[in-house]
Amino acid sequence: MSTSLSVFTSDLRLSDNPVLRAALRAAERVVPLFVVDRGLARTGFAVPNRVAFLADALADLDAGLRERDGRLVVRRGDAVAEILRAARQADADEVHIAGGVSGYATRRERRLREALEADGRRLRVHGAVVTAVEPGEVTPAGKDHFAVFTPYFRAWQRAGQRRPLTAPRTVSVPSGLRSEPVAAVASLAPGSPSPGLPEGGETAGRRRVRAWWRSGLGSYADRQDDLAGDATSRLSPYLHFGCLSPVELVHRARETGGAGADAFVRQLAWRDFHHQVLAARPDASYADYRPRGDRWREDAAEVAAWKAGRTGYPLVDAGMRQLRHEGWMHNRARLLVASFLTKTLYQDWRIGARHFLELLVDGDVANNQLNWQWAAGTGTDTRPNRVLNPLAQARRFDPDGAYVRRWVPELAGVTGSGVHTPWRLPEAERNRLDYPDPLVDLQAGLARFRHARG
Ligand SMILES: Cc1cc2nc3c(=O)[nH]c(=O)nc-3n(C[C@H](O)[C@H](O)[C@H](O)COP(=O)(O)OP(=O)(O)OC[C@H]3O[C@@H](n4cnc5c(N)ncnc54)[C@H](O)[C@@H]3O)c2cc1C
Repeated sequence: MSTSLSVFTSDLRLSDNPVLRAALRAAERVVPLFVVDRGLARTGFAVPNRVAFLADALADLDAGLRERDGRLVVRRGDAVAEILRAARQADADEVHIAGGVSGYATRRERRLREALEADGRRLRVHGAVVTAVEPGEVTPAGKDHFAVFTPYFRAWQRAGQRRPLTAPRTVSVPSGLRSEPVAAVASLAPGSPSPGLPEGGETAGRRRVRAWWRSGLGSYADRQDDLAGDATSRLSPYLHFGCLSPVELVHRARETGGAGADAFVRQLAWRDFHHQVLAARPDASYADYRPRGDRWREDAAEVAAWKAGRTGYPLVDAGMRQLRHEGWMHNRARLLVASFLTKTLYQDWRIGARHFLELLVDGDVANNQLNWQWAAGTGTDTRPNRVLNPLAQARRFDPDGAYVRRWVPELAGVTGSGVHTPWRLPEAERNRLDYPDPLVDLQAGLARFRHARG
């Protein structure tokens, strides 16, 4: 009987999974394999929030495969060595895997191809699994990637898309292959996950999609920036781990139509945009995409206050507290806290990006590093020197302060929009609050940044 290997990476799902489908087509039996790579710990992956979500996702995948007469095979070690070992043990001719854009994924792919070919086996890499449009599929004339979103989005909308695939009915897995217990993955990261972390996995993701389609998508265009309304999909961790397929979401949204669906598709295109930038410029995960000659300040006390959500600017602090509590932050708050760190405090974007990667359950090299660069003005923003003012942002996106009251308990008793300016409260009231004075004067921060950027 012929056997192939289907290696799960950022595609932890059974529905619309071209990798699994191709492996099933190629052979009578398939080994669905996930390798807990030793090297991932070095890339900052093994953090409690993402490990907890991953453990859920693997357990769900295993359960889904068992319903189809199969099971998930989990190995631990060097990814390439373990995949090769499993291919030999199962006598598999072909190994199927999704294409990735991070430095880690591209190195793994290159090493795997070499190792398999030297062993007389073939690697099949599948595109449009992790993104809706494969990086490099649309490019401007004479260039390898789009550096500006709007023209990218126009080309992206014209790109052809495959139809989503259904989940396979049965998956026949050869017997006798050793597997680590799926549950052991949960103990990979020391420390506890954030208390408000969502449940991981394809089943939970599809449940969330159903709820989103029922009661979120229609009003998304009007409400996506409403911080207290919390009216975005919260699908990002499911997309990050591939529990949901971007191709399927784009397809469904286009079928649904309307302003909400259009706005949602546009956000999914942002995700693809950052992936195609990183694919062409892997160094953008750590180096400035567009260097601006920055000589960042270094102030550990300011960074600590920012991380702790104690800057004295309630909207900034609310975002940072939400991050710690949920392993997730609203996009509007992410933009503000990133602008505050990199422009108002003028500290290196890499410090903020690292902190986000330690906590975000959707933490993703392409989206995180390039959004940070966008916010810092070293990336693809066409207005790199814009600075977000926390008070103006508060007036627009949290007008009566409900978001701040939710996340900054010290201020929960302050009514109305005055919650955004606690330093203006009567002194007696202010003294009762265990809340710091502003860390920095906004005008002074702005002047310093403008001077630095010339
Ligand atoms: C400084 C900073 C860091 C970020 N880090 C990450 C990260 O590590 N991982 C991550 O997935 N997103 C990141 N984002 C983008 C965005 O904030 C999140 O994708 C979004 O908040 C997730 O919430 P949602 O699923 O409810 O989004 P929705 O508003 O419902 O959008 C739907 C989907 O579109 C995608 N999307 C939306 N906005 C963006 C964007 N600006 N860039 C790329 N994709 C987007 C996401 O996959 C999201 O799930 C970052 C943004 C900033 C400003």
